[in-house]
Amino acid sequence: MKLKISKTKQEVALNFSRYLAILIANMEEVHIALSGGSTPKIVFDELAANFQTDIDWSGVHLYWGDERCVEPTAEQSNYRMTLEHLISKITIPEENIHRIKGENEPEYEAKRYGAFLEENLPKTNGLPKFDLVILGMGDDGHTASIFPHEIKLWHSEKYCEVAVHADSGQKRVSLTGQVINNADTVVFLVTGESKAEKFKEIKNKSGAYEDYPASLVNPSSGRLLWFLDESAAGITSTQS
Ligand SMILES: O=C(O)[C@H](O)[C@@H](O)[C@H](O)[C@H](O)COP(=O)(O)O
Repeated sequence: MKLKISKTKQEVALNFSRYLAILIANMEEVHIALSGGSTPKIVFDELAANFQTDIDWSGVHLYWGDERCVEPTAEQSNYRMTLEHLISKITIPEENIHRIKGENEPEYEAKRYGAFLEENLPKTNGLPKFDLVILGMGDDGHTASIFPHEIKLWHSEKYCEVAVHADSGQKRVSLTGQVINNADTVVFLVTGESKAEKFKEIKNKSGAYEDYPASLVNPSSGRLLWFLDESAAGITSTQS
């Protein structure tokens, strides 16, 4: 794993935005799976505010790594968050937005989205291939919507599965491991002190790291980048 450690959450957003601008500039068509959560929200704000002239979105196709089974207008919708903080502020063809339809019956939508990926993404290793999958990591080591108590879903033969949040019982549709690890590049955006313990265990392959779905992210391309702030990287102010 390659680490890009920044002092603050804002600097993570700036550094990743620069990375994304270069990746998009070098490709005519780019298929990107987005993450939900608070860290991507700051990245989207950065992209919308400071990268308007740096990125031509016309060849970019946006997908989601996971979505809550709610209406697209609901507060908890990852699509709604992305629409408010990025899509509504950039020029991107509407037909390039491929949301997971959280309003559909979950099992039906997991099957539909999996079939959509099969039909619309390039293939490598006989599997749909994203150019970039952006992930976060929960305090419990979950990623996308694969939670520790359902880690078996990571190994599913399906491209998408229905997951259930352990505390809220909320259903979610999530990409599974074989699609995530088939991506050309996977980037984790992880910030905040609450992630430091799990990140350290995953980096050092120590403790209960094998119980954390985030530890299973290992793209066959080998391109796995972690964009972290010092808090998540466990660097205290006296060390930096
Ligand atoms: O739908 C979601 O909520 C995300 O896909 C989820 O996996 C998120 O990435 C982590 O919970 C980290 O979220 P933060 O970026 O807020 O720490």
